[in-house]
Amino acid sequence: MLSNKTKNLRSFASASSWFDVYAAFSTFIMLLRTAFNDLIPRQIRSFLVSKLEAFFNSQPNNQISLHINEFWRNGRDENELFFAAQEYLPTRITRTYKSLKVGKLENEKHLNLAVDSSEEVVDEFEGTKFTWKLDENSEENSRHSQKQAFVLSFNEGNRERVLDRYIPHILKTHEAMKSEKRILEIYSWSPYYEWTERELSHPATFDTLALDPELKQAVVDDLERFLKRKEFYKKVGKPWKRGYLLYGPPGTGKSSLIAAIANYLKFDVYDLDLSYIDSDSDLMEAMRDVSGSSILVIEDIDCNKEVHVRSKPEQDSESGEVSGKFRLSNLLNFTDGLRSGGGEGWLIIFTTNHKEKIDPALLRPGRMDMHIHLSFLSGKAFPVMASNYLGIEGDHPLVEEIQGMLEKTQVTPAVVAEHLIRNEDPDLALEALVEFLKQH
Ligand SMILES: Nc1ncnc2c1ncn2[C@@H]1O[C@H](COP(=O)(O)OP(=O)(O)OP(=O)(O)O)[C@@H](O)[C@H]1O
Repeated sequence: MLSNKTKNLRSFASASSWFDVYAAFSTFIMLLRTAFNDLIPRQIRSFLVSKLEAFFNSQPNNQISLHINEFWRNGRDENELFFAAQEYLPTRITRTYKSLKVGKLENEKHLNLAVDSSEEVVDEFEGTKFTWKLDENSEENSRHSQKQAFVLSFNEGNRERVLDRYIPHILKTHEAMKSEKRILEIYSWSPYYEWTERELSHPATFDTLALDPELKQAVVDDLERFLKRKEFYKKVGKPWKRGYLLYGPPGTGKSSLIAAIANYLKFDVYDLDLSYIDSDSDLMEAMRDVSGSSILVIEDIDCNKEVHVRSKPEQDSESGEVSGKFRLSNLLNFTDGLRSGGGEGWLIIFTTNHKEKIDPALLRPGRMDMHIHLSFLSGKAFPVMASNYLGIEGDHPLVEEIQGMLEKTQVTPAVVAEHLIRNEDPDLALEALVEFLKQH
């Protein structure tokens, strides 16, 4: 039996040998660090460190899961991020996915795909992979029969990338997709003092409009500037507004240009018939319900006799009181007052066949930002019509002949369109148009 003293001496000896080992190990590590720093170039050192970090971050216990529930705040509000992900993820689905949901909405032409809960979707962003899974039985949404949530999983090292860039990227992509898919509406002001709504199905775009190329470009450039200024107007708290006056003979494409602008901006159209407006307060009422990101159209302002009468407030000869009639030029001021900012877009378009007849107050500088003259069809614009109606692309001898003739005649695009749709055979249609132009 060993005495207690001997035992203590032994344990002391073993503690001191551990201490020796520790000292030797520390020295070795210090030497290794010095050698690592002195002998290995900085770039290679950082590469090795990043690889080690990536290795440790990829371990399962470093996985983070974000739960994106369909409803937020105890199921009271819809979670915008959930719906953004719902639309965004199907765009990341590849042909290798075996289980998907498919559906079609009444007013849409294409099929819609959606993520199914039995399969994960892997998305790549900035070279990093993110895994998504649909959870159809998320308990947090118990107020609603559909208890769905997306679970986004990633390595802990990507936390900032996800919160600062990946999620904003999904929200932004979703915004762009929404505006692309948006079905535009046209609202008309009715005698019952309300806007009635229908789908704006006019197919005109800037590609199908037969306009002088320079004019077309000028309008597109102006619209682009208008869209880009949105943020600036939001910052300075001003209504984001622009006014156009379209003028020219009937059938030169005023309505078609309005539709092309609406389709380009993805803005709804509000068509205000002034014959239903009797006073400034009526006008205010109509304007109050015009939503942001829209085009307010007041057509044929010269044809509307009422507007002429009302362009100046009338005084009752006996009482001397100013009657309740309104000034059209006030419309622009109303629109300024009604929306104090918020970055909502307004385009106000007046159309007229006779610019010389309209209230000069409307033409003053600063009232309308652009006066757009739509005129007879020019030779330069004709190839667009030949392409729209007859599918002719590129050179064609009859197209060139017609281009030359159009420079010497005054025919509206509407009249030319009528001739082109009469005959399905492109050559026969062009020959008939040549004959018509000769007699014109
Ligand atoms: N510039 C154009 N480019 C292509 N098609 C046009 C153009 N202008 C007119 N058209 C054709 O003529 C038809 C009538 O044109 P639109 O209604 O746009 O003319 P408008 O100037 O608004 O006429 P109005 O003053 O009588 O309302 C359109 O449906 C379109 O087919």
